[in-house]
Amino acid sequence: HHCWGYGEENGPSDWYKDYSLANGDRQSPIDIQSEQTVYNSSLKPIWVSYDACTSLSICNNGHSVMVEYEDCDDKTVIRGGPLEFPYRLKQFHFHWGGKDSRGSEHTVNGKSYPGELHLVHWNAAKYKSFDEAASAPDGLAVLGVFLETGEKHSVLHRLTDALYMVRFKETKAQFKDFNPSGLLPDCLDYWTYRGSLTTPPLHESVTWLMLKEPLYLSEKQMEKFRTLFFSGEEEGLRTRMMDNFRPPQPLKGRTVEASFR
Ligand SMILES: Oc1ccc(S)c(O)c1
Ligand SMILES: [Zn+2]
Repeated sequence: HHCWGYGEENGPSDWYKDYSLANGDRQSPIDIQSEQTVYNSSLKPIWVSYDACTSLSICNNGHSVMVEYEDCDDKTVIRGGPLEFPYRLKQFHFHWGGKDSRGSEHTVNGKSYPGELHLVHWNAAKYKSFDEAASAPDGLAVLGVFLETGEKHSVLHRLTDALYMVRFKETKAQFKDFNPSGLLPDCLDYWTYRGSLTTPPLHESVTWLMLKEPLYLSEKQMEKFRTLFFSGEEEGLRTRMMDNFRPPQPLKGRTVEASFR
């Protein structure tokens, strides 16, 4: 049994063999065709309350680099938008390319960005655990932010400077007091649609909130993501962690709503 990944033999086009949801009706990511989105004036602004957040650790799980949060109470939540409940921050992670012309999962009018940040939240008002929420249709809310190269990002710099500690699969390091609201752009205009995890098991449990404005980071910061490895330190063949993105999936009649004109 070989594990899923992003390689020739175990990549996104093979996932359906082990994960039947791969061909489901609400899969992610998608191409956001801005002219086809529907402006919904009753969508509320996104309300991010991360000030009392407790980050725990940064880890390389063999698919991405992830920062995990203490999620035992509602001190770090996202509210508003299309959401009926507050959703609790569990972790954030990234997807990126081997070069700047690719790397994001969502695309906008066919344009890929160099990468994409996913802030993953779960509906603790309705479900007892993240795992239970992760397979429920209204269980998760993921705030997605495109990465675009430009000026160095000073808040992100603390993270990119820590990547050397988690170069290999299954490595973890302490990463305290990191408030991810510092990663968000000034403008919180967003597109929203009902979708899924973009990695196996591809649960169709995600209300997606994709910000229109990207996070800008320097080319050197981008390059630091590409120094990570998919493989463990003991493994002979060291494969660099890059192109860990799933391509856009069929919309299957879904409507993408916009919070802005
Ligand atoms: O819990 C999650 C894992 C992976 C991905 S891509 C998500 O969006 C949520
Ligand atoms: Zn993701």
